[in-house]
Amino acid sequence: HPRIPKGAPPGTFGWPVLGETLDYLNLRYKSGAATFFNERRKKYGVDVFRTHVFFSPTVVIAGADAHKLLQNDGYRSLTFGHFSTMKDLFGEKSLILTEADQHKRMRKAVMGSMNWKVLKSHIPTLEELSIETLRSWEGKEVSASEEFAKFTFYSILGLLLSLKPSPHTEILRRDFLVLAKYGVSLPLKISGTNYSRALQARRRLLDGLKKVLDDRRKNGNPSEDVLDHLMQPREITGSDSHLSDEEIVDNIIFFIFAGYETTSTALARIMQLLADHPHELNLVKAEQKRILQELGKENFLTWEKVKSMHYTSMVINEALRLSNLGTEVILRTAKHDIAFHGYTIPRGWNIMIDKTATDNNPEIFKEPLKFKPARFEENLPPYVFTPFGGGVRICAGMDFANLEMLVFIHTLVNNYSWRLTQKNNDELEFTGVVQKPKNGIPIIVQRLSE
Ligand code: HEM
Repeated sequence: HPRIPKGAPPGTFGWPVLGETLDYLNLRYKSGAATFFNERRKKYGVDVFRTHVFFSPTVVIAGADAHKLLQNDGYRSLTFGHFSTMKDLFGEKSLILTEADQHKRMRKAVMGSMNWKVLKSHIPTLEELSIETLRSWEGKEVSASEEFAKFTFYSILGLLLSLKPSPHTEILRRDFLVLAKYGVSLPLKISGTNYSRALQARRRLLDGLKKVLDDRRKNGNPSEDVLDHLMQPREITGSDSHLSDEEIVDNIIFFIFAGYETTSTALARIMQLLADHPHELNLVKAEQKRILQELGKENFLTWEKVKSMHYTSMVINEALRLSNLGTEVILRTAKHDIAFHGYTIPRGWNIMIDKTATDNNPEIFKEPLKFKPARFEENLPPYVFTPFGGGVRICAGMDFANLEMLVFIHTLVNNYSWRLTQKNNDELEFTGVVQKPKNGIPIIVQRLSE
């Protein structure tokens, strides 16, 4: 075990080498990382403690001050804490693995490519995809989790590459699923292991995406998308924001990964929560019906109308709060000693920011386990609700994720009713980044009569 410097927070490093990793994983897979954190906070009587997980000494911090540190730090004290496997899976040029100036440069290029004009121009595509998706569910039992995984994959693929569902994109999707499913496994690069399967899938994805880039160079693209922006020549972007093909492809793979299971789980949970809460569902319906009437029958949704979906946005926030999605932990490493609540977080140690502590805190959210979207009418104290993280690494797809969810909900409630075919038993399943209901949320949707 590493030396424990004076002033380090209370806690234990557990077993030699493994530390408390098994305990952490065990509790995380059973009931969520929050259980591991809560047990220790209670035991030590403080909101900051040390542990040793994934071969690194780690300090877990929580509460508004933890989020404030994350939001205001810039690149001063925190650097992104990552596992060695991420480089194999996402490529070292992906946003998530770059640091300081490199990150800043890449982020500028990426955010420029997902500007509001590009998002706005994708509203009709999202609406069309929502209509097709719902049509394919009509009248039979489907798993909302699985179906939304398809929906979010294709909505990101549309935004990034203007690709629609086809046999060709289904091959990409299958490889992508292998990467996402087996990527978070023991990094044994021996043939036949899950990890080597994930690496093979990544290689095929890289080849497929390089072909998309070649095709784009030869034939152009009729509509504006993220790839168009990322591929702009140096004379337009300026050398500072210009990305190489390798950087573009690594980022596209990471974007799909970052945006797919988070958004799809959120949507599945929203359908589940609304089915269980008829009063809140009626409020969403009333809002969406009003918007539909304002639009007139033949018109597609507009950016302005999406922006006016206040109640539905609160439903999304409440679902994100309750679901503790892949965001239960934000991981960083301390670049130098950091003072926090009277303790010192030593240089080189990892820092986990536990978001569940604020999301489930009854002093911030009264009756925290209840679904009460209207709570977001009231002003929250700063730094307590951060479903998309904060600071220099705040979610790059935040606006798109919200847009995608709002467009789907609009299409759903205006055209369909649905019911859950199994009672919600709260049993959760934990994948690499997301916790979600184990039963996959089986539902039946029915078209509303005209
Ligand atoms: C409900 C859906 C989503 C949630 C809850 C979510 C949450 C988050 C959080 C908490 C972070 C920060 C992680 C950290 O600080 O270490 C993050 C980062 C990121 N997200 Fe999302 N996300 C969602 C959807 C999306 C979508 C749709 C995309 C892409 C289209 C996306 C792309 C990214 C990227 C690229 C980053 C890394 C940013 C960076 O390191 O600069 N996310 N997301």
